[in-house]
Amino acid sequence: MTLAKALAPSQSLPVRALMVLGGSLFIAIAAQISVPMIPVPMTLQTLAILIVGLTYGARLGAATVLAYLVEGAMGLPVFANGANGAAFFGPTAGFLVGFVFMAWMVGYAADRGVRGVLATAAVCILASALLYVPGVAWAMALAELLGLDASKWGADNFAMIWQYYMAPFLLGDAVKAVLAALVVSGGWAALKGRRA
Ligand SMILES: O=C(O)CCCC[C@@H]1SC[C@@H]2NC(=O)N[C@@H]21
Repeated sequence: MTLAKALAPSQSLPVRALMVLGGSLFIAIAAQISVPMIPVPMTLQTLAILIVGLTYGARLGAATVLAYLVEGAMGLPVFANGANGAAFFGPTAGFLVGFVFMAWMVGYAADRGVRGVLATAAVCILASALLYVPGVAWAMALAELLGLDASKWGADNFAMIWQYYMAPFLLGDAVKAVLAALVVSGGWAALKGRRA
């Protein structure tokens, strides 16, 4: 049982479509709250994606992030700093694709009944850490495979990857993971309080 299902037990197709649209809008807004660093900005996207995944569950959470990526591919300025689908050919493409798995993973945990701030925060921290696998893999390996100039992205060795793609974000990502857990656990507590 997810929070969304507890709030709206009968999720008809129009309701789910609205949830996907609303969730993708939420992520797009969070993407604009950023510190515009080069090559990778600091943003609130992971906070929004974790909240969406935990609230919607694996399937709807992943579908919402997929819809978000499709909106960007269609040219809408939904990615960090108003970028659109061109970002799929830039240094953050691995993170964008990884967002789908991130939402799925925390949603799966929510579907399986993971509750409480500590357990939820642990899952969110793990999902946030795993996001760096596609994020870094794209910047370092795929870019070279496709003949793109990785050095322009500050990604031609692990020291640079650490400096530009990881170190500036790890603490903030952990804070966002805990915040997402607090928000969703707070949602559950509020719901229980209302029903008691
Ligand atoms: O181009 C985009 O819209 C994606 C930006 C990705 C930013 C990544 S997500 C993980 C890490 N934490 C941040 O705050 N920024 C990077």
